[in-house]
Amino acid sequence: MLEEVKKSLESSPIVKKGDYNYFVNPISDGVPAMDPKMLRELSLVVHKHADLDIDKIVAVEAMGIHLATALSLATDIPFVVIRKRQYGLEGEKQVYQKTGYGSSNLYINDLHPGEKILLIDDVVSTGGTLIALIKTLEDLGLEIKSTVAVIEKGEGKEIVEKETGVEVLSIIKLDVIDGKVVIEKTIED
Ligand SMILES: O=P(O)(O)OC[C@H]1O[C@H](OP(=O)(O)OP(=O)(O)O)[C@H](O)[C@@H]1O
Ligand SMILES: Nc1nc2[nH]cnc2c(=O)[nH]1
Repeated sequence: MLEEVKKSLESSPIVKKGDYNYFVNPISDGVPAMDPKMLRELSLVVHKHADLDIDKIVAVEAMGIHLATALSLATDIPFVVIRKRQYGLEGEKQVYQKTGYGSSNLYINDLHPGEKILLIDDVVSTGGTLIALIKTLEDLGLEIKSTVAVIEKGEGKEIVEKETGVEVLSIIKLDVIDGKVVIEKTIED
């Protein structure tokens, strides 16, 4: 399992965003094209390890969306997207997201107190995005049964867990060392 995913990640180009070493990969960018086998495999692995006793899958725009879609099709559980676009709907909640290379506002809609959710995103790196979201979702009265970051870069998972007390399920841990992606471990090892 995950051999294709590892190969694809190891061959990711690195681009600079200021001082930040940003890897480019189908899972986290949709570029280059995603092999559906790889997406199916990731969905299977999440399916196997996550708590799916949930009401909704919650994806973070943009690169959580295809992962949530694949999981939704495999489980028949509905998904909702935390968007970067403001709708102004009643009950919409705004969250400020800061990453290692940028920031934006995220907007939460159609999530209600008492609902059980799985939160999914492609990458956790500085942890800024997940920390802000987990705190807000908990304040809204949601029960986060699983938090999935398919790719764990550097110390992201530990930072989020320390800051929120919520466990992050990561499928692949990597780092960028000397301009290359180095895979440190996978959940299947
Ligand atoms: O742990 P962090 O440092 O917060 O980084 C993780 C976030 O960075 C990326 O989002 P980005 O804002 O680049 O948006 P995109 O998904 O639209 O590319 C990624 O999809 C995560 O949401
Ligand atoms: N594609 C991609 N997304 C990220 N999100 C946070 N860090 C990264 C990164 O290095 N690459």
